[in-house]
Amino acid sequence: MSVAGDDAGAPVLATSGLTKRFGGKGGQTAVDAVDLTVPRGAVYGFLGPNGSGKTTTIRMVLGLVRPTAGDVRLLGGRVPDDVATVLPRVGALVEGPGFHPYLSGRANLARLDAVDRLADPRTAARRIDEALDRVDLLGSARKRFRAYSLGMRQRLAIAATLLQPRDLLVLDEPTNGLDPQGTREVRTLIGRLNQEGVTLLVSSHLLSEIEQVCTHLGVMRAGRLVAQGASAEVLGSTRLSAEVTTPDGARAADVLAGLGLTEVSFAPDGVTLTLEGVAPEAVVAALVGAGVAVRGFVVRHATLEDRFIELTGGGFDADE
Ligand SMILES: Nc1ncnc2c1ncn2[C@@H]1O[C@H](COP(=O)(O)OP(=O)(O)OP(=O)(O)O)[C@@H](O)[C@H]1O
Repeated sequence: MSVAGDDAGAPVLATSGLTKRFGGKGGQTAVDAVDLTVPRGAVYGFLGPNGSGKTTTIRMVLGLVRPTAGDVRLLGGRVPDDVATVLPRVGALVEGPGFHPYLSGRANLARLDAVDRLADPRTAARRIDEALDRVDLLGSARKRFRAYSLGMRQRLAIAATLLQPRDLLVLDEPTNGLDPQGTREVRTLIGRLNQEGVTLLVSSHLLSEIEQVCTHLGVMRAGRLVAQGASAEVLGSTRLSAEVTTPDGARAADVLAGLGLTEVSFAPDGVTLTLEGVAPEAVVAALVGAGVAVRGFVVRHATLEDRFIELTGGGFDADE
């Protein structure tokens, strides 16, 4: 293996044909030939409905579950063969660490640090304060864990993964169960850690919670990775749609057809269309020029939510 030679251009994580079947032959295929590529410096949003195989994939990546087939290359090494060398450089939040409710945030981190064989006890205090500082909890370090808000609790869990220097952080559903404020805090923290140079793999079943911070996306559906790439690519950045509010729907549709637009449909108070690369101002000019009474014109970017529904056939927001 070549951890030392782990070159800067290589992905931090790449799986190939990664597969997990539970229950032997004929059993359920939870993860089916997944080729994940997480580039260095990315915030990789690993998305998919509950049960689509995200956690099982993450557990295989971390050497916690043995794949039925396929390979995992992590930080220049292989999993599971090289876990002793590569895993110390990976911080993971898969199941939340068990925090003690009556101990302070700092004391909780001290307990976790004390059981880490790789951690030098002489430098514990500095390490713990640095981790608290990175998640913006230094000011609340002496408060008891039970007095922490949901967002603070999750930030403390992330601080626990930062007690050692990390090249990759793997956060499984870090916003799950948080209130909007807590979700915002965790999202901001993800963005900040990324700016500090950490690559992150962040899973979620709720797109809207992480969409804004992801540079890359991978979408799982029933065990398969159905889309992957730079966020803009996966989202289909050119997919703009528009809604025209007008009493002259039929005439508007003719004008739009004249512009070569093929995805036009009637709505209760006008028409909707996909812009297909035509500039919105050109559409408005053509409509107005043809005497169509345009009372409203709204351009919409297809959101990740829309795209996701296309990719997975919906069901994304289904509650557990
Ligand atoms: N140890 C196991 N034994 C049998 N089946 C399992 C096991 N672990 C997971 N599965 C099944 O594998 C499928 C994928 O589960 P997984 O937890 O990886 O999905 P997920 O996308 O992470 O969903 P969630 O967000 O609910 O964790 C599910 O159908 C699940 O029931």
